[in-house]
Amino acid sequence: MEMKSPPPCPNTVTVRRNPHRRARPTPSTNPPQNIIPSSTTNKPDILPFPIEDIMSMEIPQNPQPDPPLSSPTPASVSENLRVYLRIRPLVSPKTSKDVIGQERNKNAWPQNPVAKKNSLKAKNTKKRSSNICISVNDPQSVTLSPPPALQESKRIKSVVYEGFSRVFAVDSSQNEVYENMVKPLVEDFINGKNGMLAALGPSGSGKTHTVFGTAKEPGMVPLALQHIFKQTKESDSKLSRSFYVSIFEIYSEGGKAERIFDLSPGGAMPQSTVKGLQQVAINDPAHAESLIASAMLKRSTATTNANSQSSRSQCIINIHGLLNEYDKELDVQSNNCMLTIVDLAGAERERRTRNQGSRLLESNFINNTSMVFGLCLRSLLEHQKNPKKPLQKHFQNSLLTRYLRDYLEGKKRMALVLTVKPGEEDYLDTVYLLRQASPYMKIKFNNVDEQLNSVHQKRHIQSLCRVEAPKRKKYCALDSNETEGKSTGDKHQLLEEVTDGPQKSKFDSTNIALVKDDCVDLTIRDRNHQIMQNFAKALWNILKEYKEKLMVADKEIESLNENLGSEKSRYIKLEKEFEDFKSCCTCSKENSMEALKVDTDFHAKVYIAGNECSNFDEAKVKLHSPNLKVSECAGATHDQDVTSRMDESVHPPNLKEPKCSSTPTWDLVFSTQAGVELHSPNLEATECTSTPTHDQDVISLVCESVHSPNLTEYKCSSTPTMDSDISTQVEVRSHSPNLKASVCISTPEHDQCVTTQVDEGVHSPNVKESKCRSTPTWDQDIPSQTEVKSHSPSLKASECTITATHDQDVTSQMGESVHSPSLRESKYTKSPTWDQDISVQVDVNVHSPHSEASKYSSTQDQAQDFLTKKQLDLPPSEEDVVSSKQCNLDVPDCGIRSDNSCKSLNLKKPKRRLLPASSILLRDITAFGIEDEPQKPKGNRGGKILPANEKTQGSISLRRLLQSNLRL
Ligand SMILES: Nc1ncnc2c1ncn2[C@@H]1O[C@H](COP(=O)(O)OP(=O)(O)OP(=O)(O)O)[C@@H](O)[C@H]1O
Repeated sequence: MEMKSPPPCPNTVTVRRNPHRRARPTPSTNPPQNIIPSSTTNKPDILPFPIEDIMSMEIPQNPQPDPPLSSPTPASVSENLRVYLRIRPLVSPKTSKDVIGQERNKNAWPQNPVAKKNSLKAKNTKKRSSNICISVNDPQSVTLSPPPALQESKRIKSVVYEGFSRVFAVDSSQNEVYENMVKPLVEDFINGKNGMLAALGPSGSGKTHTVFGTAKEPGMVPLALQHIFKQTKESDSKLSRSFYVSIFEIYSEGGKAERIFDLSPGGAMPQSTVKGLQQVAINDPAHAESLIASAMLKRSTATTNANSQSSRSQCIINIHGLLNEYDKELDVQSNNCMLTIVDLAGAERERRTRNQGSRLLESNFINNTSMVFGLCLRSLLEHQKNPKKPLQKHFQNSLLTRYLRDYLEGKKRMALVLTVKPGEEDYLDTVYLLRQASPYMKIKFNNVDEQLNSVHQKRHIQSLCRVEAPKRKKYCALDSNETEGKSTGDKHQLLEEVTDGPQKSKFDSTNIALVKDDCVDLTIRDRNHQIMQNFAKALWNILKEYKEKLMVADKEIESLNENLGSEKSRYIKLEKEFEDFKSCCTCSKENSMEALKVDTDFHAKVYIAGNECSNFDEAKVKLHSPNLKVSECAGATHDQDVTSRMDESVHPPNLKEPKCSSTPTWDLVFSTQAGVELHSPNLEATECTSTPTHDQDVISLVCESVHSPNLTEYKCSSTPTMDSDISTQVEVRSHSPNLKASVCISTPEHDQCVTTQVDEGVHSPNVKESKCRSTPTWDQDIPSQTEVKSHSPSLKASECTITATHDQDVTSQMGESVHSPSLRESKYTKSPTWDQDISVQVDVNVHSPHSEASKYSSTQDQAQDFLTKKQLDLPPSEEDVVSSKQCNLDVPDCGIRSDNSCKSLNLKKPKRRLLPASSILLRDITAFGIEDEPQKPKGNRGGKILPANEKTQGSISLRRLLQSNLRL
């Protein structure tokens, strides 16, 4: 029942309680975990830059504080709010007696019998209760233990509150409290500092007892006054002060507006401001005590369930210290210093006090003021933690906080004393107070050095001026404080301007203000300097960590490089193995890789493939070796179907002679393609030779694009020696300026089908002769296509000769497009000599202005079939006309067949392959239903089926069949 929250009360403010404080973790008994990083990762983890740590470092505001000029104790510029805790004795027999036997005050409460009963009950309960909830651990901490009932029902655990400036146990005396708590404040006050002490705590916890005490046990105010007068007497009379006391209370009578009541004898009427309050001059401690005693009689108190004489108002005592007459020569305004002691009315829980009526209204006022006081401190704390958070103006919400504004905003130094009762029944009051007030310990008073008595400074400066005036031409009065540290030297530089004579003593307030400003600047500079030092240290540490990490990374890179090297060698080995395996797979017999050399600094590249089975080789070489001089590709030697493709893109500057030769020796189907792109500046000759020796079908395609400036000769020759079908296509594109001759020769010697296509696009300025010869010697079908495109300005002769000598079907197409200004002779000669079918198409475009002769001749000796198609686009010249006529004349009149209808050919189509006449006739024969006798495959011993156009088109049997057909 005790724990139920009371019903909401009108005119009260709900205060959000602090979250439950967690119990401190039990120290672990387990051995510490292995915090050493595993050896596998040697990388040191680099911590983030501790900028927050640096900024939050405790840097003394003034590392070498200047001792106050007349103060024996150094003044610390920054310090935390001092929070003291005093635990009153559990049961005060005297008090209890007083409460029970005391004559009822007229204001005493409760008035009604029910409340009286409750009050007695409460007293009985208090008497019965002997357990305490709070125990002192050490002078700075206490442990608060909930009553067993709460521990069981709400599982609330004991909580340690620590960080107090001092904890006074139940047996601590007033003197002890004074010595530790108030004496420093009083000494500061004597030295001209302002200070304030406020007593907070629940009702009946001993605030008033601590502040005012009793006759036997005087409290902090009487002890402070005694101390002050004692100290004043002992000190130098020149520094003596006069002290004045003002004492007043802030009280809200019956819930009305707050009023200030002057408690001094003859105090004014209640007022809303502190102006007009009496300041009673105190001459000795006795006078002060009597004054305070009379004030206490005036103070509003009442008997409640919590306290027989409960304060119903906030009581404030101010002790003013004013310098004596001697000092009044100086700035009187700066003479003031004040020690303020506040006895707050104790917070009350209505549930406990069971206040009613006006007491309840008083209770609301008291609680409200306590809450506002707490809010001000909390706001100050949050503002100090995060300066972006504005300092809330809670102080406006009560008269007390308005009066204490400077203290509650951290502008002046203050201290708090928390008073608590140790009984179990007081647990809730105690825990609430400690939770609320313990964070206040973090409040700091920074740069509150105002109070470092400027009056003392001024006086000291003035006295120095008087005494040491003659010496002060160069050094100011404050330089006498050299012993205070070098930093103070700068501080007093401003005063060096003091000169002799009457000006010496004119230390006006402006100079003093400058000194003070300079002091503040120096302090800030010192602080910044220290921050920068810490920053540099932290930065240095981070850099060291990074250096270590870099070293580790370097080592890793080294090891990785080693691994890479070994992997490379392994890769090369595997590649070799793969090549071996590949050749093993494609060959049933032994393969021999004779040589394969690839080197960046080699002089000869040789690619030789030799095996005895069907073979498909493709050599693609792209070389930029500066020293390459010879490039050679040679293919198979025996009984092989060889498809060789050589594709070279060679740019070595010293290459002089690339050779590509295929010399199959036996029974081969040969397909060779050589594509050469050369940009070697020293290339002098290119040669491509296909020389099958026996019964071979050779398909050669040579495509060369040569741009070497020194190339003078280009040769391409195919010379099958026996019974081979030769399909040759030569494409030459050369821009070599020194190219002088381009020769393409197909020289079948025996019973061969020769298909030749020459496509030349030569732009070499010095080419003088372009020759293309096909000279079948025996029984051959020759479909030839020759296309020459030349822009060589020096070309003087272009010759294309097909010299069929015997029993041959010749299908020729010649397309020439020559733009050489110096071309003087373009020859096209066909000389079938025997028993031949000749299908000729000539398509010549000559734009050479100096073309002197364009000759076309076909000489028929024997029974021959001619199919001639001609188109000439020559510049008008006599020779051309003659040649045209000659051309016409050359057409035989034997009437076999003559077709002069010249069809315009599209010269942009460079490659056209005409079907040989025999093929045309064969088509006719097929239409007639004549069956060709089974042909014996040539060069196809391996059973390979040749394409239709490559079958033995020139076989003798077929030709005879065709001839007989034609004769019919
Ligand atoms: N340290 C102490 N030693 C002996 N008696 C004490 C001590 N503290 C308090 N008391 C006694 O307890 C009673 C209540 O104390 P006091 O009036 O100072 O409480 P309070 O906190 O001022 O209460 P309130 O806020 O209601 O005024 C008084 O009779 C006082 O003598």
